Amino acid sequence: MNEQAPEMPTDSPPSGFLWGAATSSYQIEGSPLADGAGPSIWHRFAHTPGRVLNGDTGDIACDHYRRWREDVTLMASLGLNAYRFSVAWGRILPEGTGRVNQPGLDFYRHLVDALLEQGIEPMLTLYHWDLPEALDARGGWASDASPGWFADYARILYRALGDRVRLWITLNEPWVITAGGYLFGDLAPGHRSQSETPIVAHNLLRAHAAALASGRAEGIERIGLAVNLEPQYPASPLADDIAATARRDAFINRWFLDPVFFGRYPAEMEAIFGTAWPEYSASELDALRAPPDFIGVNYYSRSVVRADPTEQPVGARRVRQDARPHTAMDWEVYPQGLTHILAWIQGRYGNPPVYITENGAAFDDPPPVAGRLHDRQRVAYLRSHLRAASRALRRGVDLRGYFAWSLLDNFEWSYGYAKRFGLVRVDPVDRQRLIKDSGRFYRDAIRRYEGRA
Ligand SMILES: CO[C@H](O)c1c[n+]2c([nH]1)[C@H](O)[C@@H](O)[C@H](O)[C@H]2CO
Repeated sequence: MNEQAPEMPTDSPPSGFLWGAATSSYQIEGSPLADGAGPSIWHRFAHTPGRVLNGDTGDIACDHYRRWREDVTLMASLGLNAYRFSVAWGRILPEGTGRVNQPGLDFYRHLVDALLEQGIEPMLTLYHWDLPEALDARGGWASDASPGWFADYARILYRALGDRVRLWITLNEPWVITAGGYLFGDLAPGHRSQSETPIVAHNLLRAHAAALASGRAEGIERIGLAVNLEPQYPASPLADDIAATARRDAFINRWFLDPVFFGRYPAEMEAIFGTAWPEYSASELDALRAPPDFIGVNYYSRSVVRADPTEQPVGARRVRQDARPHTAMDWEVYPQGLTHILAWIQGRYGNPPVYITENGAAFDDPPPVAGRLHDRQRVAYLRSHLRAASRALRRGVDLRGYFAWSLLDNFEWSYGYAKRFGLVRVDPVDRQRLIKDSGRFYRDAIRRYEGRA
């Protein structure tokens, strides 16, 4: 079979379907302190010895802050009609609040205008993990004031770009912000506190609600929330494994979506956090009800779950499926899980509009040969997951778009540059871009799906 043939189901997507790629500010921009920008918690975290593999930092990353025109041209050459990126809060508000840094606003305005000139729809994520260091010094997301800081920051961007950006996302993955940054400590700011964790989660939900409200006041109509979703499957029919699976499903998949849609936390949360779980009044819970205009689904893999009291706080652990393919992140390749999780959203939350805002895979790519990079595993991953998305469409899921993670090989958080997700290779020395076979495949798939092939 020809590796390059998109070989897709031919059912065409709904009209206006978005075909994009996604990135985030700290992972691609570089120049973290340029033109008056203030440092983020990731600037500090990456410069803290031992926090990031090989001591990698985002000081240069993909040098997108200086190469953004070239990258927009690259997106157009791939046939993208959308691009998801995030804004670095510290470029807009160097101290997190107060003084606005105009060169920071100008950078994003120029990027958005260049995208629109190429017919590429911008999808702007307000927060993708790079909190201004100045706000972390004031308590960060554990501070009761954090929702207000976030709403004020969002309002500045709504006013500056609301006339040209139509798709907004408040937070990228509140679960990862909370669990990575405050419970397990592998992400900035690197806390490991079971008591702080529910407080941070609650403030993130309040922040999402506050940014949604400030967007409504500015006439912004399409504001979403991007969540990492991972379908959970019991390892056996044993009652303990079934119960452990339900707890892990609540912990990963329902912790944030239930409050924004239903104004309540999953019942399992109190059992998971025990005495660390705060008491909330009915009005505090109802204040979390802030249904987004769309859900951004970040899907990578599934979990098969076994009860394990030694794995706290959930008392459950993932059972590796050795017989199945895995990515370089050791995540099982399981495209069926994408269809399942999209159908789950459809049934649980009333079939809201959905974008797949991240889907992709890290593999140890072969070196380029004669100007080509044959990343066959990533081509296979994309093909199988586009098919899975197509099956969800056939089930009536209101799927509006697909964003591959990621446009470029980039800074993969605590893994630094050791894990590469890009459709486009970024040379580690000179940052030259090279479209991989997966980028060519995606381009051809877009043409095929859109009936232009
Ligand atoms: C468990 O995977 C999460 O859903 C997830 C995976 N990923 C993410 N979230 C983040 O949104 C990106 O910044 C990462 O670069 C990307 C790849 O690791």
